[in-house]
Amino acid sequence: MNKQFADIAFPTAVRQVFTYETRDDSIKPGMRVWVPLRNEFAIGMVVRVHDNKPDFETRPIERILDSDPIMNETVLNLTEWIHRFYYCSWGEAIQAALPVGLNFSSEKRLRVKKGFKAEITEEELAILKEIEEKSITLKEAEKRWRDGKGKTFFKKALQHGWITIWEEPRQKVDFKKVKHWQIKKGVDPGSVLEGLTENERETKWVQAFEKLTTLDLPMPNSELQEMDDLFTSYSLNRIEKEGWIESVDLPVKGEEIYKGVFEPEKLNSLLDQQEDAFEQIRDALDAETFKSFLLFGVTGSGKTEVYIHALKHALDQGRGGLVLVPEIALTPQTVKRFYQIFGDQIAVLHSRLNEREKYEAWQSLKSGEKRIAIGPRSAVFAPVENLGLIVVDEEHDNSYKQFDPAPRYHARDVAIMRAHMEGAVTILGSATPGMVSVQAVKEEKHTLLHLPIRPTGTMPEVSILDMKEYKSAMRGPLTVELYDETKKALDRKEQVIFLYNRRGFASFMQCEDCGHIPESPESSTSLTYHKRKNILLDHYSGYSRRADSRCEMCGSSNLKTKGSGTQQVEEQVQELFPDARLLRMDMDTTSGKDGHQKIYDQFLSGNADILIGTQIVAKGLDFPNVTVVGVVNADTELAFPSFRAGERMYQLLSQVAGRAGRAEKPGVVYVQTWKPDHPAIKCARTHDFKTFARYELHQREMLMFPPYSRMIVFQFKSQSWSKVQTVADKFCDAMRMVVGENPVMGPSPSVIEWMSGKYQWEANIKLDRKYNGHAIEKLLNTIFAKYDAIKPKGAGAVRINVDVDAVE
Ligand SMILES: Nc1ncnc2c1ncn2[C@@H]1O[C@H](COP(=O)(O)OP(=O)(O)OP(=O)(O)O)[C@@H](O)[C@H]1O
Ligand SMILES: [Zn+2]
Repeated sequence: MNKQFADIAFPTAVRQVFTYETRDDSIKPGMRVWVPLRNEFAIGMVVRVHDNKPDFETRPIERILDSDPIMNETVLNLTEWIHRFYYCSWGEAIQAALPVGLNFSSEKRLRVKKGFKAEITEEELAILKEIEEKSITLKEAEKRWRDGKGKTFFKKALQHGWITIWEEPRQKVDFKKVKHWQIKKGVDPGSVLEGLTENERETKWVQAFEKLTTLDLPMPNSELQEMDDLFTSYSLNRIEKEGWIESVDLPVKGEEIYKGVFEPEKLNSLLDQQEDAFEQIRDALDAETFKSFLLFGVTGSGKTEVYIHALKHALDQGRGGLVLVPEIALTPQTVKRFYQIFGDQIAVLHSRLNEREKYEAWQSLKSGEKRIAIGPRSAVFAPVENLGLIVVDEEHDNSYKQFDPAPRYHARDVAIMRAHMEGAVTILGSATPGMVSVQAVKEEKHTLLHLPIRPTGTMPEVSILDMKEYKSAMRGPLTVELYDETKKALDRKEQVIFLYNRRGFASFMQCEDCGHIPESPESSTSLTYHKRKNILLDHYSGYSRRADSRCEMCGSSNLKTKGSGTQQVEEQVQELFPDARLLRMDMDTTSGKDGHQKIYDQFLSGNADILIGTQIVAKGLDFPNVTVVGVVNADTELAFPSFRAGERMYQLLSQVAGRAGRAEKPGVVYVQTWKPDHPAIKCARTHDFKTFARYELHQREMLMFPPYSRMIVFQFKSQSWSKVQTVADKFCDAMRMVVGENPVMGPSPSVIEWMSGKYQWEANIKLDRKYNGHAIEKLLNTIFAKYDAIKPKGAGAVRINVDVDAVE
């Protein structure tokens, strides 16, 4: 057998791959290996096998860890593309594409040296025995012998080499186990209860047992104790002592997503506009080549129905499907609708599954047992067999972009690339497509499918309330008009939603007389107020000026800085409507288990009158009894220091409007704003996306913002304020040497200038969109090489992150 060579990728930030040798011809790309790396061993993945002997000494592969590739060729190719295009290491891309249990990791385990001679006590011998028998990890040992004699001995044993540490690849899926209680095997709870005396029945612990028999056991100890005061450590142990229950260690269950019921006969037949769209998708599927569609349909126009029919067709062809949604927890209804038609052919992937569940879902797809994957961003890597269709629902949603850690990929673009590689069809769906997708339609990269009308209900009326007119007619945060309408709705026993923007992390200035927010003359985005230096700053271009003392629009000196910190909207609303039952929904209230679902169910079942919250109330919810929706402070969105502020404003209003008027009762959306003439607001009022998109694209083109360019953001982070600045400066010098003056903007402090003990600066570069993966990689390599040649002393203390297509 001849020597072969394998290129191995490691999950570190080093962008290179390393070449090793092997004589084992079972080796294939997509398998993990255990190889020497510097003075240690590490797990890597084979990305290429070849027979080009490199001109340096190669080291041998120690062990091949998989008997079959764990990543198929297309997904591996996809990670290579991500590696080039998003300028991360190949290993980082691979790691992102694998479920937790298959990730590259190794762990330090302990081994007891054979036949050493030392005087040790019985106790100490027991420690060594335990280590030997259980092949304990270093971490476990450090926990187990945390203090006292155990710790002293453990340290000593390590020092003397009685115990050695060795590194072992972590191959199996291991998952956290916790203590659960169940009825003891062989015990019949019925007869136990019958045999009890009156007195015994009075005791708390027997009552606890009675209650246990009504539950679906095994259940985690902690969950039981939280559930009912009857379940205390004492009572549970007491019952155990009686021999009625026993404890078992079981894996923690991930969060259940309520999937609803499987009733495939309820498949709706398509209405005309949906049928037209579907036919084009069907033809593309039948052609079995890549094609991408933008399904542009107003909220409630039936996009989901089109996805379902298209998926059904792909399955009929014997192909699989992939559905990306912004966040599973926020889209329970969407999951239910897919489940209703496809049942257990669907694997639901989401972040709150435990490791084992993730692994199992992944396996079920890989084996072909399940044919559709539905999940958020990372599901784009799901190993769906023979992929025919990828749906990206709410394609404009921000959550498709990963910011940290690398790979900083955009799942929509990865989806398109994947479909391209696999000859599959993509449907990007939205009521408010992102400008990149709109432009791609213009350039004939996507085919437009349009659903202009709602099959049921009407589009709600959107009423704009000009804050200038209500200055002296406010009830707390509400204009009198919104206040009156709310009151009327509550009197009619209807429900109300208030949406407010949390004042973000960026401070800004606003004129209290005309509502104006100062903008940058260079990028036309809102200026961020920096208190420390009392300046207004544009973090794209680095433009700054002393904070204004007079409004540049109306001359008023009534300028206020508005900053972070949530508003007390909830309290104020409660004071205005003391009898109303309020429910709050934001990131804080929904982070818990099923948080979002609980609030949703509560409101839907009429257990509250007013739902109040941030953007997330606008996502994917249907409340038939809601007739008034109020956007309390629309302008905060426009103050966002981003060229996307207008687009986000439009999306937000359109989503909010989409929530009202779904059922028979007509709904009205009230938007309180200082800028009633802003195109985002004007167009949202008439549901006129096309006009808005035309305006927005024009703005972007003038300033060469995406989609007229590709924006790469470089972020510089360091504990040292001076170093971060000098490095950012030098890096920009290097960029300017490579690409010239024009496309480079910055450096400037980030909007969040200081976070987790580090100063953050940034710079960016606007590239022609024609740059593909290889071109981006080449350009960035050149920039980094230039920078390496001129970088200042101590540059190592500054971390440079690259974010390709950071904003669009
Ligand atoms: N062909 C159809 N037959 C019967 N009902 C339909 C049909 N198409 C859509 N509907 C109903 O209209 C409502 C809106 O449809 P759907 O949720 O598919 O629209 P959407 O565009 O996906 O909405 P969103 O903007 O919320 O994503 C749903 O209640 C759906 O059941
Ligand atoms: Zn003013």
